[in-house]
Amino acid sequence: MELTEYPDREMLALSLADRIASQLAQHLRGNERATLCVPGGTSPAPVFDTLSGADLDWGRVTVILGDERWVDGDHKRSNSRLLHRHLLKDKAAAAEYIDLYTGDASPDLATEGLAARLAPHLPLTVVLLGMGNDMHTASLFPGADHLAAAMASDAPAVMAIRAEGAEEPRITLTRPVLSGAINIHLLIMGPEKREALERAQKLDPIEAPIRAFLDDATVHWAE
Ligand SMILES: O=C(O)[C@H](O)[C@@H](O)[C@H](O)[C@H](O)COP(=O)(O)O
Repeated sequence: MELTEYPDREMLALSLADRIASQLAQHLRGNERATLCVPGGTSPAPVFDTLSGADLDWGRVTVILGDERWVDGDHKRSNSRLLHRHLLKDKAAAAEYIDLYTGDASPDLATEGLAARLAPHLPLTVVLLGMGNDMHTASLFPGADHLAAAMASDAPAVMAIRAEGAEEPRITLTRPVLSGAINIHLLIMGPEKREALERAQKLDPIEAPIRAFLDDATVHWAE
């Protein structure tokens, strides 16, 4: 694990957006397309705002969320809504977007179709992860109904998940897809998350799902 500490959140957002854009650009120099996987939640909006203006051939980039809450795209808890407002605008409006929310009655009905849609875009070029204070990442929550299956090395790419810490049913990319990314970044801010990260390092991934990604991740932290 590599830990980068920034003097403030603004510096973090600028540097991280720059780093992600460079990794995508470098990949596009040798490949037809690149895939960027991003978290929802509240922390990444400033990173997205900067990244959306990056001078990149966005028409060759596919964007996907690491997880989605099973709510309509205009719901205030929709991660897609956050993406449309902060990332899929400006230059990044040209990117292809794979929306995890299909409108099906339940996420269980959407997983197979989404996995097939995602397959040609793997491995992920860059994955940006977030983390909750309970050490979940994407929708891999400690204690979630299908956590063991979603953490297994042969897990299907996309799974439906329900957990006490999640307000609604979720859909999530699973451990093998996320950990198979070429570049892995983790964005955390504030003292509580720093403390949760330290706790996670000593735990098993089934207790602390973020643990499964730490060895290969660059962690970006600001107070
Ligand atoms: O849909 C979600 O909730 C996420 O994708 C989730 O994994 C998120 O990254 C963390 O919960 C951190 O969220 P905050 O940035 O809001 O603290």
